[in-house]
Amino acid sequence: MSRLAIKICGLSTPDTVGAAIKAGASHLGFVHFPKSPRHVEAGQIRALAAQVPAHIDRVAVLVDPADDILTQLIATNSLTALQLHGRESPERAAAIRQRFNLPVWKAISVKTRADIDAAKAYSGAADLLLFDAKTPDGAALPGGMGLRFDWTLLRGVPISLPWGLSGGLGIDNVAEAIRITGAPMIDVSSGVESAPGIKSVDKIMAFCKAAQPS
Ligand SMILES: O=C(O)c1ccccc1NCC(=O)[C@H](O)[C@H](O)COP(=O)(O)O
Repeated sequence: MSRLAIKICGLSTPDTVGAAIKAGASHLGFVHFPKSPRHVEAGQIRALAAQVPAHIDRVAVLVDPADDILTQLIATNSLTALQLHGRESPERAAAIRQRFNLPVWKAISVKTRADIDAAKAYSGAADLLLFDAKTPDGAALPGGMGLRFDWTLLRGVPISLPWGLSGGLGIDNVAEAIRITGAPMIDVSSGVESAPGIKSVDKIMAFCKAAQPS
């Protein structure tokens, strides 16, 4: 059985990046979206990524990014993937992948089974699908709000791309989420925070332990 991939998202300080590495995370997420309490500038991403061993992925989390933003982030030479968390179409995802030559992840906002079925459109356009809870209309953020969707919606659905589960995961429910969905990758943000945007070293450690009990 292959090892569970764990992405800790919304990191912004050296100590919490260090905690995620020590805890065994396979992927670290850096949110570049000014409205987010987790927003980090390109220079911060460069500095934080410099402490990350090469075998751990560094993922930029973006919302409908324009090409000039992507150019600026790619120039940091710090990233191994781009996570698109807005309303990017399959065509836009494919164009970003082709132009910037990095794996593209597409976040799929899920409320119903139809949302999961519609993700098929990203086959050939994205490299990974991240199923996340749909945030309410008018919400400030399209992710990172600690909301979960009905995990049983993923049961029995053929998913043609590598994929991950996100949305409302935490220390107390991550094992159940993995059991129900069989997710090969999990992603967490607010479930390892003490306040919006403030990651907790202790919670990061506890989450990774809960996700992969020995
Ligand atoms: O986390 C943010 O602030 C954010 C802002 C804008 C777009 C996406 C964002 N987060 C995306 C993530 O990958 C989160 O880890 C994911 O939505 C799960 O968040 P949570 O439910 O808080 O664990």
